Amino acid sequence: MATPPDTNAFEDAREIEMSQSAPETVGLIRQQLENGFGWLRFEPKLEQDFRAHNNEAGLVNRIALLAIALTVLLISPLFDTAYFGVPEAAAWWSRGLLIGLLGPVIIAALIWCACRSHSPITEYVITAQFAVVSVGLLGNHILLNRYGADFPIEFIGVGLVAVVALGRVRSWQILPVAVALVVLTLATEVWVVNSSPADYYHLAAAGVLALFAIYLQYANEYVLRRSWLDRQLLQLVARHDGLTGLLNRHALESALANAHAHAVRERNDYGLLMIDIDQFGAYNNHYGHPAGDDALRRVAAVIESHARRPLDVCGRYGGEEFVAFWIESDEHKLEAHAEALRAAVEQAAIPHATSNVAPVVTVSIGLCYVAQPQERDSLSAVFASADELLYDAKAQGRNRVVVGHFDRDSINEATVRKHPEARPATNG
Ligand SMILES: Nc1nc2c(ncn2[C@@H]2O[C@H](COP(=O)(O)OP(=O)(O)OP(=O)(O)O)[C@@H](O)[C@H]2O)c(=O)[nH]1
Repeated sequence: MATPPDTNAFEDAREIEMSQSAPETVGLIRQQLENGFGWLRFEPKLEQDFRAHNNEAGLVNRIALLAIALTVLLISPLFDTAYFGVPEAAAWWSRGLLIGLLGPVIIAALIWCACRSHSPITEYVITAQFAVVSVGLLGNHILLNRYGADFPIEFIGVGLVAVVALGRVRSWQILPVAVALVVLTLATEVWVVNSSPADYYHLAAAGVLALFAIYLQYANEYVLRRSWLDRQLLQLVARHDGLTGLLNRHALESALANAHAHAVRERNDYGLLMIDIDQFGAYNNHYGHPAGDDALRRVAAVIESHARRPLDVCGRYGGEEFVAFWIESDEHKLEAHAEALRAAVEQAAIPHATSNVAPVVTVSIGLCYVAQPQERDSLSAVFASADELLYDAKAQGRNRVVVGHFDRDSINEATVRKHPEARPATNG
């Protein structure tokens, strides 16, 4: 019989919810690691998750990057006449272009990143603003060249390195822009600025930085992808039961704590179900443990198929015991859903020749309905109630659902909790 969980463990829970189809995801990740990802692309489902993660994880970096770019732009007038030999006549045009035109582009990208970090097009916004700013810098280079001043274009290369290293923009997106900029810079130097071969230093420097950036980006994204896959795998394996793929005890307790706290906050009625396979000891004795494992997997699949709504939680509590948590304000619907789950296990028709309940594997369910959950309701008390109801279901002959209301005023965890020995004898 279940031991009511430690409430403190629930209160400390901060883990994120993971998909409940863990075995498939683990399989997908293993397959991806085996197949490799030299082209920096995962299979569609993983790719979508990786992009969402990448977008979110890059938020702080992007804001820092844009803030630095803006600062450099704003302080550039301090140096143009003094250090770059820009004549006064040209300086105001140059400042107008840099601060008046490129500044707002960077500010707009900064605001976008700060407010829309989750948007799938944030990476494109960064790439686009980089392209616009780079073309602006090239324009400034041409403008000042007309006045005989030498404004460095290496900033474009430096910017590219910064964007790929910090901006978390994916390779295949920035690559065309980087190549186009290298070509544009070359054309500008040769045909527009009419640089002498001695000035090709600028071009060489920009080109080398661009090549470096492209390589850096590839290596950087490869490592990001690899560590993301490893982390996902580790998290899934750590949080899910290896046999059934449902949440394991630890993760289940965290998820239930979150679900309970959410229900209290939103005043959502909910039901907590303790589900126990009937006479499973006898099943194991008769069919052997490997068959027992298989039966556990099949029952778990049925339970999971009945906990598919976004706020539903289910997991393996231990042995042949499972727990589910469903938000539902209509008690009758809740009971009907639990009854459907019980019937679905029976209809799975897993033969159980030694059961004196039915010729197939069945489950008993204790369903505790919690109306208007309150701060003072402890989850372990709700657990104890559900456990008591499960005990009643077993005592009444098994293969049934016993429903009860959570009575917060009379609940006494010490007396409500039943010990395994108190169960009626089984033939298992
Ligand atoms: N095959 C297999 N069996 C397990 C696993 N975990 C627990 N069990 C078995 O589940 C059985 C639980 O038996 P009991 O607690 O006596 O309960 P029961 O026989 O189902 O009887 P009732 O619950 O009273 O109907 C034991 O025989 C355990 O060995 C598992 O991972 N694999």
